[in-house]
Amino acid sequence: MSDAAATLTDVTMRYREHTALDGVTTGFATDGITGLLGRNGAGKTTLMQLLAGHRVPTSGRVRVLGADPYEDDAVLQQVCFVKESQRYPDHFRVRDALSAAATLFPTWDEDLARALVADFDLPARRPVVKLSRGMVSAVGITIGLASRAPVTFFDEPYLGLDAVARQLFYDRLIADYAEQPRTIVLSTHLIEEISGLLEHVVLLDAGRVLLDDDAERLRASALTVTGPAERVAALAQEHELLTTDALGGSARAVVRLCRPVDPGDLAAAGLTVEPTSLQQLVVALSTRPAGTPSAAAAARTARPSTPFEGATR
Ligand SMILES: Nc1ncnc2c1ncn2[C@@H]1O[C@H](COP(=O)(O)OP(=O)(O)OP(=O)(O)O)[C@@H](O)[C@H]1O
Repeated sequence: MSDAAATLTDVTMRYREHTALDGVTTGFATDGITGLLGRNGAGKTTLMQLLAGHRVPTSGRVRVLGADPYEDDAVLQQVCFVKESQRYPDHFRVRDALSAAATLFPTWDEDLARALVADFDLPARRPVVKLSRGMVSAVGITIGLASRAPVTFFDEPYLGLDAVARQLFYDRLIADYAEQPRTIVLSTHLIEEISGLLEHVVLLDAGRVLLDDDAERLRASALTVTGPAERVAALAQEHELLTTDALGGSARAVVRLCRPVDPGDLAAAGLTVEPTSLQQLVVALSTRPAGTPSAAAAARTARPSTPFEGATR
């Protein structure tokens, strides 16, 4: 990615015996909101820790704003990492946490911080240790947005936040991003909720990059197809079959398209087509057994008892 603000090149990160990231190469655009997705333990936090200079990789190259972020203060003051379980000193009140952040980031926007404190109804004088879980998350979100850091990582930033507060976060994020585009990476399991915000998606699976693509292209790349089993099978054979369920002589499959299809042709073949959401696509990709062959190969080797028996091309 030529305009990337943050990149990893062939990065492996091992914790003793465990390999958390395995030869990861990816980048995050200078102006872009990327969803960093993946199942529990996929390596999302580890990836962000490397880019935020909190860790050194076992091997490979990490670059943020053109430099190795580890122990580079000039880079690190341009990187804000909002962690899921951020700890603050015991005596810190909300306003102390915000003042500390203001001194860390040269790009800090005090007006924005005040507006967010009001939006989230945060009690500025209350010790952070006395806040509810959701309120602590709101403090992190306030810091993440008001830092206006050129590179900002949100690692599942909304633990305990209610639906209204989460929507507030999305609204404020998109409004502030429109005013000042920057590199924003957001890791989350609430894919459906944030899907509309994302311009790019990186999907990790067991420490490897499974998907790295434009969100719009991904959304258009998958279909859920229902119809006669042999017709569904024929379509799946020409593309990539992700999941399938059989219902008597009918089948319903999530198919990742290898090339555009003509909806008229599908309808003529008796197939009903629905769009597949980003969440469905991510779930389908992440739950495929390891080493699953491409759908075409899978369909070719399908046992006779599958709904694809007798599939024709
Ligand atoms: N300090 C550590 N020591 C040993 N293993 C670790 C350490 N940190 C992470 N791991 C392991 O590395 C793997 C990746 O962890 P990581 O926290 O990066 O995943 P994640 O995608 O952020 O998961 P989640 O969605 O559950 O937060 C996991 O198997 C985890 O147990």
